[in-house]
Amino acid sequence: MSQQRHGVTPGNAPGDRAGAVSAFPDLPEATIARLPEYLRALHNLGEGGADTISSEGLAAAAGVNSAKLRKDLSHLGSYGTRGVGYDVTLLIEQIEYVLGLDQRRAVCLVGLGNLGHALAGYDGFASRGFKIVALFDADEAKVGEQIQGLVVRHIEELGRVAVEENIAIGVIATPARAAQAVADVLVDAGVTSILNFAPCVLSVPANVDVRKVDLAIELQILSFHEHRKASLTALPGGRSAAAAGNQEAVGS
Ligand SMILES: NC(=O)c1ccc[n+]([C@@H]2O[C@H](COP(=O)([O-])OP(=O)(O)OC[C@H]3O[C@@H](n4cnc5c(N)ncnc54)[C@H](O)[C@@H]3O)[C@@H](O)[C@H]2O)c1
Repeated sequence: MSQQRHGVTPGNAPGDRAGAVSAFPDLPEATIARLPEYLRALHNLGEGGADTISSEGLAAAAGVNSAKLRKDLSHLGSYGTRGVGYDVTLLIEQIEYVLGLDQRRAVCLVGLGNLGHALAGYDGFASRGFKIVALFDADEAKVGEQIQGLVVRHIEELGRVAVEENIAIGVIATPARAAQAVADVLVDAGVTSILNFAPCVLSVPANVDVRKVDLAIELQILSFHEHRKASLTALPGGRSAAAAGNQEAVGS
């Protein structure tokens, strides 16, 4: 019988061993991207009263296939127990540890326009390990405005406040033309992770991680799939399979 093994936990991370240089397994990017999905599913399962969960059950709850899930979790050294599955609490702890969510990370938001207001007003980040601690804008008319208990400050204060508040992650929600300058200020203030909503590529030093969110790109990818599905059902001559079926029915 295979035993549940948790290879990377706060107590036994490889980095805790003498001589080890890194506390982290070398995880594929795609695995890292799925870990938050597993975590969300595990929290829901835990809140529903589940103590253990099979790989199939967790895969279904996370919307991935179970072979992929087992492979992902094996990268963390977690194999579950045959016939029992994964211990929900342990797996939550392990994923949170690997994602660094056992430490709450301070986030600042730059650009309090339409998008920035929506992000600043969303209260769901805190329960997932992030606290927005400061808001910045360049528009004097917005400086001083209160959103969810935070006062919008002038962008010129960012450097000082980022250091004071120990800001780890900066979110950019300014127009694209301002984003690079904002990124430069964040980097100068020691911020090494940036989430960029502006539709542009940022130039940053190698030690800074940038993630980009672009809903238009997601829609364009869905548009490709719509296009592909339509072309799969299309027949030579430009007729769709459905239309051809109708014509045949009429002719028969
Ligand atoms: N990723 C996505 O899916 C997505 C969706 C919507 C919008 N966006 C992008 O997000 C950004 C914001 O969109 P929006 O609709 O909220 O725009 P907006 O014009 O309503 O707001 C932009 C805000 O940035 C501020 N700003 C401008 N220059 C600044 C600077 N140098 N420093 C600090 N603040 C500055 C402005 O004063 C304004 O408050 C845009 O780049 C837009 O293209 C992305």
